[in-house]
Amino acid sequence: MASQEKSKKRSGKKEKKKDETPLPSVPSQSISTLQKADISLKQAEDITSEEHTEGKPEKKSKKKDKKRKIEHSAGDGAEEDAPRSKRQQIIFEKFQKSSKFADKLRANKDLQEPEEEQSDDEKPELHDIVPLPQPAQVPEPEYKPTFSSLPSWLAEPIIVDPGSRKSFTELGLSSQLLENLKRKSISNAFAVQAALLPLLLPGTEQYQGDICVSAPTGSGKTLGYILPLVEALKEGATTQLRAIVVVPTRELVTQAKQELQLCVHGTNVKIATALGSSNLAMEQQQLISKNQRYDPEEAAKMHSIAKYRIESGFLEDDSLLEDARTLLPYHVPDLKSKIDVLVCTPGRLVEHIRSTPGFSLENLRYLVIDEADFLLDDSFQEWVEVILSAIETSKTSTSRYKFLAQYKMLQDSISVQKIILSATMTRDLTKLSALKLRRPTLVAISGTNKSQGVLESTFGNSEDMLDQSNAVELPPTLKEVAIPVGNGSEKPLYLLQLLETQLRLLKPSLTSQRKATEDRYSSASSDSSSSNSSDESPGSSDTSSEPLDSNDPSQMDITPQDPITSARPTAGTPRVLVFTNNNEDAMRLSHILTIMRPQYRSLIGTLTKTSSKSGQRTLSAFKSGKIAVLIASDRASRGLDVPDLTDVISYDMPRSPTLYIHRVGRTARAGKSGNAWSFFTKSEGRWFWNSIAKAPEIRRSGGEVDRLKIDLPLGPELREQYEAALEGLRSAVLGTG
Ligand SMILES: Nc1ncnc2c1ncn2[C@@H]1O[C@H](COP(=O)(O)OP(=O)(O)OP(=O)(O)O)[C@@H](O)[C@H]1O
Repeated sequence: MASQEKSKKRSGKKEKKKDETPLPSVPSQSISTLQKADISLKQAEDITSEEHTEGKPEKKSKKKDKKRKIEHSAGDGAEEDAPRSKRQQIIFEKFQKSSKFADKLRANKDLQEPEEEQSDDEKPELHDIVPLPQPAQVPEPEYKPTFSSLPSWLAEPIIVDPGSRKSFTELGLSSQLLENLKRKSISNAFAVQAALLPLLLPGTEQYQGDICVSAPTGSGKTLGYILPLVEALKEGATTQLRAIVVVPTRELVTQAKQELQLCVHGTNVKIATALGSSNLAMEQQQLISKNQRYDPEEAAKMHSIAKYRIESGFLEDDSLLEDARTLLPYHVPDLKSKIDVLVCTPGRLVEHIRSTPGFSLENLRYLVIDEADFLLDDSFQEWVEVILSAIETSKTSTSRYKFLAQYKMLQDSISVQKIILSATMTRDLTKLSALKLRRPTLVAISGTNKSQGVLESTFGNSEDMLDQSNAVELPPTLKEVAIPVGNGSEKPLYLLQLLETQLRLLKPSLTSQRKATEDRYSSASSDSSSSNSSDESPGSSDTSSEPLDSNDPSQMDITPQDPITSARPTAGTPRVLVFTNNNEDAMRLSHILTIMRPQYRSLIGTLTKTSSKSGQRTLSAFKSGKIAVLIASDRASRGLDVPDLTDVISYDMPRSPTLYIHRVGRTARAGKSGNAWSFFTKSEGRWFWNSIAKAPEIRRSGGEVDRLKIDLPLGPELREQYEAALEGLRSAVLGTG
């Protein structure tokens, strides 16, 4: 009762304030204070370490990162000296000071000129919970070829129509694999699989060289390489490491392993994973078996090396000394691979190459590199050199190689076939050359005739062609919508409106409502993508959403008895992936949403550090549909396959077109339909429309990008809730709530 009165009092006070200041904003200084304090929520360790952004960050943003890091470390130092309460008091005082300052600014602004006509440059930026000033959008680094024409394998790719389908039986898959696929209700091959199987399976069409694959997100590239691999390896009489699959992240390792497990069922093919977060020694035991073999000659060699090392003090290779000490007389270690296929991240692969006894690449036949453009990025490229030279050393030191070389009988069978895949496949020969491709060919899944012409064209003829040689396709079942969000200070409110009015989160009969939604915004599409302006003029003819009263319980599917925790995803609940630009923003957004809508607590998950147990739990809860909304950084933008993901929301503008393509590619997969919603602020609009929505190098067969104006409810309730949520976040940060 007392607290109710208190809150009434508070809201009365706010009401009065509201007359003077229509938007309850927290000034940027307050936000930075909140940010600093937010770190004390013990999420600081997650903030930057796990990020993998692809657009080259601007110098400016690097500086900001550096500054932020310095701020963090300064905070850490202070933590040891000052008592917590004193520190919080200081932060709170700063917050109050900056609030007053912002009120002053707002009052001045109101007197001066109307908001819409004010230029962005002149405006004081009042960033409510838009926490960090986002770095300016970076254009994709311009690709400058160092050669005059495309090599023929890039100029004349094998173009495959994305609509083409073939039955796996027709493609010659064995009955065991057909059976395995059936368990996942898969019987027909997607275009990329129909193209790759004949090229990789033993037979007359088998390609004797390396294969690069450029195919849209969700087009089935994973099975495209896994099926022929398993088919080829299942015939092996002994277990030997014969295939390595390299992917960029732990989640993708797990995902590829799951697909592999499905396919190897009933065969002798053994698989294992290697990823940075696992214990190296345990992994080594899973990869290599250690026995001992009677071999007096080799044993004598081993003991003399051990003796020399002890005498000279060179004790680096502990395993050799250990073996010399522990093995039976005249015995040497007998190390054998326990697996046929290894799925790994590049860093851990390098570790095994360097430090796992018996990790031999001598029998390797396939090297698969998925998300290749990312893995070949300059900052990651070193691992390629390590693995390629390890392969060469392993192969050339075998007696078989020496014998064949002696009689000049070296054949392709002895070399490793590389399979390089991406939805945004690089045509940058400088990057590709690091892979030392052997008689490469390019398979491109492309629905537009234009692409054939482009790919067949030579470099240097026209700038347009040059740009388009890097063209990528979006899934044809993808619907894209761009939503202006003013200066971005009320983005959480836009997100709530989008979730509740457009996506109908918590509404039971989703299908009919979504159809109504589609009808609603498709009627706006006539003028939609023609809108190229970067601002949102009041006279715009965009279709506005009809705001539901989000406070009306009749419009939500919440059990009245327990409104806080009872909201659960049902069969019709949309599954939504929301992208922010970093972990910190994801955490903060998640806090705000759940403070404003406590009933969403059981529906929303936040993915910051996927290496942690809780991160993995969150991801699998999202995959299995236990939570409906996942807020994540771009860590989740590549390769992640979430069945029935209906909507992707770019809450923060992606930092590059490549990131956009991978983000939106989390939906509309495997021929299913999906929606990609992108928020753009006034300052981001021009970049978005020019570099993404209308970029000629992004090919869309699913239609142009629509523009949708969302109206926030006019009543004060939502904004009051927002203000209360900011207050709640502040209390949580300061530990006073
Ligand atoms: N032939 C098929 N029939 C039905 N579903 C399939 C088939 N092949 C693959 N899939 C499913 O399609 C989805 C997307 O496949 P996959 O993850 O391989 O896409 P991708 O091309 O690797 O995408 P990305 O570039 O985003 O990584 C998966 O859920 C997969 O199980």
